[in-house]
Amino acid sequence: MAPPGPAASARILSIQSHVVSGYVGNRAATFPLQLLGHEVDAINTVQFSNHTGYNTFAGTRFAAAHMRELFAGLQANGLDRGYTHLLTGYMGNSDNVRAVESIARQLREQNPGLVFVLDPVLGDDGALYVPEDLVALYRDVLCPLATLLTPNQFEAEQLTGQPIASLDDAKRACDALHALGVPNVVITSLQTADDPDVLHLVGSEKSPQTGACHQFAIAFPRLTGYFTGSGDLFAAVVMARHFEMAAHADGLGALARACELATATQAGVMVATKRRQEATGVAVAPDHLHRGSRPADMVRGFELCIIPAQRQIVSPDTRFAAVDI
Ligand SMILES: Nc1ncnc2c1ncn2[C@@H]1O[C@H](COP(=O)(O)OP(=O)(O)O)[C@@H](O)[C@H]1O
Ligand SMILES: Cc1ncc(COP(=O)(O)O)c(C=O)c1O
Repeated sequence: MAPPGPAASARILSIQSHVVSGYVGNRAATFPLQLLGHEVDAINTVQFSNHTGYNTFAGTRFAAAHMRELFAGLQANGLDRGYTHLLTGYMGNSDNVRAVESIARQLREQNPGLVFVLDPVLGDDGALYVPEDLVALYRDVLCPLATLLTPNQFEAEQLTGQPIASLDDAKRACDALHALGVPNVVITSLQTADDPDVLHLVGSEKSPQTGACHQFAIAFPRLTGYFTGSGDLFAAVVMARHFEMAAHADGLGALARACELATATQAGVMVATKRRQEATGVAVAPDHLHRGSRPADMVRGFELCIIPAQRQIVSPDTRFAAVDI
């Protein structure tokens, strides 16, 4: 029997923040995607010394013209051809959102099958960390172009204008997000009143052909602490796993399988991060310690353990099961 051929490789343009030290944005996404066998080209929306959760940071937010210039440079050499995936994270202002819109439209023109994974980086824990006008821009301009949307609980509430406190609320929010034109939605973590030690991922996959919808939830233990870049790692890994599943699966179910694997990777990397933090004797951040009050060694202790725990990206130890809801 002939040996199996090489696994298909995605060609990804990833537009996110860059930090010199630590793992958020492109620094949290590029290595895991490469490890899973994909080609990644990165455009950086900012270049900072470290993420903004430290007490201080240095560096530059790039203007939208910078992104447009880099993309025009790719086009001038025909290097914009052949992208299968666009992944976007922190953009920070409306000009950058417009530049991403333009790039997404041009890439779709080149490749009508382009998969656009949109992580709507707007805020967390009840607060926006981008200008308020971005919410409507994401909702009205980017969501209709996206293939897969990965909001956290707060971002899903902002985009739908609906509070989300239960799995039923989350299902309704997914329906509202589908109505914007996104076929795949993953609310990455949701805390309900039932059990404060458990978080839920809620996913929804809608067939553009039949309109049939598969909605599911994955429960996982909530780890205490303050992990940065977890949303960025999740979006990258779920994109890669969805690509693998979509290539094999027929019918609905690919998104749930991709989320099971991505949740397992997150758990593996985050448990390794906590273990490293405990081993170095650095105090574990109390749950709601104000951002500006965390000592640098505590913040650093929660930089994701992506390199030492890389096995968890390829072949995670834990298994999680999606349940239909
Ligand atoms: N406190 C936590 N405990 C366990 N897993 C977490 C925790 N925070 C994040 N994760 C994992 O990281 C993923 C993305 O994190 P989330 O906080 O939802 O996104 P964001 O960083 O965009 O706010 C979750 O789906 C989950 O797998
Ligand atoms: C510039 C930048 N991008 C991305 C992130 C990651 O955010 P999150 O931890 O919500 O994924 C941070 C976190 O502070 C950041 O400073």
